[in-house]
Amino acid sequence: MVRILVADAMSEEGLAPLLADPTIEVVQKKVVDVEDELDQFDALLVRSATKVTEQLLQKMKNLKIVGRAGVGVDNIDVDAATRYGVVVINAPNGNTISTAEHTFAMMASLVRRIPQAHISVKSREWNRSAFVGVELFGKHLGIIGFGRIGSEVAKRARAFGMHVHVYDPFLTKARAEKIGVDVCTLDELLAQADIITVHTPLTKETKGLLGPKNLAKTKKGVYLINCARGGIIDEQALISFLENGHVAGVALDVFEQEPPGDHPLLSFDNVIVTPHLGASTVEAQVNVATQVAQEVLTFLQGKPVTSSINLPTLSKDVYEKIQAFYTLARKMGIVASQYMSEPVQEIAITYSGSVADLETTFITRSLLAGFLKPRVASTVNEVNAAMIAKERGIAFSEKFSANGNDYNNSITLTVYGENKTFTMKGTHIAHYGDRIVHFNGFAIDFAPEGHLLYIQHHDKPGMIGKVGNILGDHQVNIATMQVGRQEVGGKAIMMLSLDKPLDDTLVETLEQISDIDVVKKLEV
Ligand SMILES: NC(=O)c1ccc[n+]([C@@H]2O[C@H](COP(=O)([O-])OP(=O)(O)OC[C@H]3O[C@@H](n4cnc5c(N)ncnc54)[C@H](O)[C@@H]3O)[C@@H](O)[C@H]2O)c1
Ligand SMILES: O=C(O)CC[C@@H](O)C(=O)O
Repeated sequence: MVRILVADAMSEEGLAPLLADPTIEVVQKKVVDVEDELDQFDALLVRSATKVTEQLLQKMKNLKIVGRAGVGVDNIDVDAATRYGVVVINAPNGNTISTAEHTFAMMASLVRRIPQAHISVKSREWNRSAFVGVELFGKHLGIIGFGRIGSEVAKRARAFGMHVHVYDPFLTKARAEKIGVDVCTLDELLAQADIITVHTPLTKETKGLLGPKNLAKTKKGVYLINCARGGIIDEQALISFLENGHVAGVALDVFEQEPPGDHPLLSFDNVIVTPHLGASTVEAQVNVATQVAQEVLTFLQGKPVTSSINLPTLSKDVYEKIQAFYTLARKMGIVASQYMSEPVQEIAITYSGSVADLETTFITRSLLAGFLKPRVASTVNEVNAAMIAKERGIAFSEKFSANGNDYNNSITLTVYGENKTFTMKGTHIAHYGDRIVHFNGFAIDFAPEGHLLYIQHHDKPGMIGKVGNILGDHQVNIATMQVGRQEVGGKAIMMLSLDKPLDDTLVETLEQISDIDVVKKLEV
């Protein structure tokens, strides 16, 4: 039974696919209420309240996936999750419209002083002259961060007759032209905008983006809005610019610390606030919970997820095309790691023929995970394989060749060790399966599966018999046997597939046979 912990409040309607699955147990409790069972969950679903720290990940030893029902993953230690091999996914667009609408509601409220007027009337006052606002029509709106939410805000602003200026260092010209906005530098935006709204993630670069230096470049009387993440507008700087009257008003849905407690910003009459409500609509909550539940279900069924933060994303279509090579690569990694039972410095992978045209990042990660698995104590999978390889000083590279040589497709793996180099080539043949067609310099043809025994020897009559006798004497049945040699009387190999794993003592016995140079058991 798969166990999923839903640690923050989430729409039941959205969670329905998980709740309806008889193979899944969904526990809807806060982390503190399941401290004793944390190591028993396969998946963790959160919104922004639960902090997925390294400490929590350490306790959740069985965890495979964290699903964030929302966009921002700043409450999740993604680096730690990656190290522990835990996939992190989010629901990137389920709350876009709600947040854009909330931003607009905040903008209108800010310039028309609706919250202040509301409080006044509720206090039995009727002071119309105290709440004279300004129109949005004709005003210059600066949008910092022109992704999903920023571009929806722009559409609404244009409908209101505003001039829209956007700053986003990652925005392509073609996309900006398509949407028809004025793309400018940050300095230009700061100088022109009557109202500035931020829609970036909180990163090293965006933390304090609107700090003392940049706030000083804005127009006197500017309005500021943050419905993205607390900290993009530096709160201390904001207080100074409100105190000196430079900033006319601020709308905040988010804070550096949430809840903000008795924050000095809350005492300004021209600061309006909401408690992180951007995504709090019925529709958005159903959307994000549905997206994340569906993705977790897909992942638990062993299929690729499309909104992963720490894995290359794959469409179903692409996944179907790479699936066979993904499996072949994993097996090749496992075999190579056992053959090269020594420290290695580099793994070079060459994709040839039809596989060279596919998305190979995932295939390479699969190969690395297979290679590292017998070598590391911790979980290793596609999420953390590249990172673990790097940590262990193993460089890896990919090369591509349109020419598949004798095969429609092939993966060639070269492992550079301290004392030797090992090469193998594998191919996937439709309706036939995975085959290793070159091994350690020998042409051969075997399936990389089950209990394999590799023997390198001198090409002499009777060698096969000697090996067969010893195995037979020890009740080890040979299922298949492939042989290869470089030249008559030269070096030769046997690859045997056995019906059961071989004892180490039997490996030692085989090593004693004269004219046998190498004996390796390989478990796939
Ligand atoms: N208040 C809420 O409840 C709520 C709801 C949803 C999203 N959000 C937040 O809104 C923000 C935007 O979400 P989104 O879905 O539009 O994300 P997105 O990824 O679609 O867009 C973010 C944009 O910011 C741009 N960007 C990154 N670094 C930048 C920089 N240094 N300067 C300028 N632009 C930069 C990116 O290029 C991207 O286009 C996120 O922080 C998200 O967490 C808040
Ligand atoms: O969970 C929420 O309500 C907030 C979501 C929002 O901050 C996000 O980044 O998607």
